[in-house]
Amino acid sequence: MKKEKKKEVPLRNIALIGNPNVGKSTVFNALTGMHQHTGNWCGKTVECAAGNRIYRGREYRFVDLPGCYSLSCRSSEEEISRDYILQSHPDVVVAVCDATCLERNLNLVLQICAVTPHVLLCVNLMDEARKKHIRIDFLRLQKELKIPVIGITARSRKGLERIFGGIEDALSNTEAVSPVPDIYRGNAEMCCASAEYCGTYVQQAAAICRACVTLENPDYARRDRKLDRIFTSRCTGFPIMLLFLLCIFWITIVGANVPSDLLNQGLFWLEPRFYHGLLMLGVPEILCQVLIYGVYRVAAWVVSVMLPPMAIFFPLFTLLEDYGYLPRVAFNLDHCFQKCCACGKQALTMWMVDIRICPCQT
Ligand SMILES: Nc1nc2c(ncn2[C@@H]2O[C@H](COP(=O)(O)OP(=O)(O)OP(=O)(O)O)[C@@H](O)[C@H]2O)c(=O)[nH]1
Ligand SMILES: [Mg+2]
Repeated sequence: MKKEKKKEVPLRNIALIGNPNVGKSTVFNALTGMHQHTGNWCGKTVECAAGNRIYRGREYRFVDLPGCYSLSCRSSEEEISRDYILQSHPDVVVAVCDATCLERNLNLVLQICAVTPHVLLCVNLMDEARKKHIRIDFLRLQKELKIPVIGITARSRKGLERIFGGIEDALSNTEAVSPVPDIYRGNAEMCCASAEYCGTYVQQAAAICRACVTLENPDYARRDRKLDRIFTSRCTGFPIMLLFLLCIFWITIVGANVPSDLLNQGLFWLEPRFYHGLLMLGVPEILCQVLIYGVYRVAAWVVSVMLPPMAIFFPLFTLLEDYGYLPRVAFNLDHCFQKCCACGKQALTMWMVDIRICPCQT
């Protein structure tokens, strides 16, 4: 019998790029069903992740890239994103932007437009923009940038299916706006290395936003700015941060002692009972000893020592994350971390590692 030939499905390579913390991984997870780490602070994604999705007979391979502010890189994650865009030549670049600070995000979009016209702009966090009474004229934005533009709310999956139509439009796009002369087009390194063009991108992003974004309440960020001043100023930023950090460590380590002891007593109260239960079921004594004094005892120790601190620390960490304090910690520590060739974002990972090590040492 003749073997039936497998039907070829055209594959589109799609790169998801954007500033840190704009929801790229949330979009990626929603489109591919994968589980990239997401959270409300910058620098969670540090390497490329790929996932596939078949939509209306076409296969799409999405690549979630680390967040970057510009193609002229400052960190190794930004280099990964830049190199992917320049060297892997994706069919379409989906630039994910934060609707609440479009001007800053457009700086990167304009740089990408100088490299390829096959760009789709996804303006994410539209729910937040609505709450802050920020109105975006998408038709005008599309006209100004000469690329397809859509508004989405990735967290509640609103508008995500429109990405596929946008990708097809971007694929047939032949020209995108760019402030750099044609001789530099396609060479992002040259465009971005020149300070002259960095300034041009910033000016053009500001001009486009003036034309397309209306702030119905220009004071919408007043409360945030006030909190920024308190949490990131030289006088109050560090003391508040150290106080929070010490409180969290204290509650996690000292507070965990009580549930740890209770759990320990409960699990070791059960140990002889399980042992006799197994013997009564006719399990050989040597096997009972291996199972109870080996497997059960180790598991009981690990659970009673590790579980309570984790159960206390992670909800506290999530609270700080949801209230937007973590990016401020990263900002405060950036200067110190740069002195040892790292960056402030790494402080958050350090916190988490410290908290996992501490219970093991107590
Ligand atoms: N309100 C709201 N929050 C969103 C939306 N999309 C993403 N988020 C939240 O924004 C935060 C950042 O999302 P991520 O997907 O981790 O962002 P990212 O761009 O991948 O971040 P990096 O990998 O650090 O660059 C998370 O807390 C998400 O839940 C949205 O449409 N609305
Ligand atoms: Mg991410």
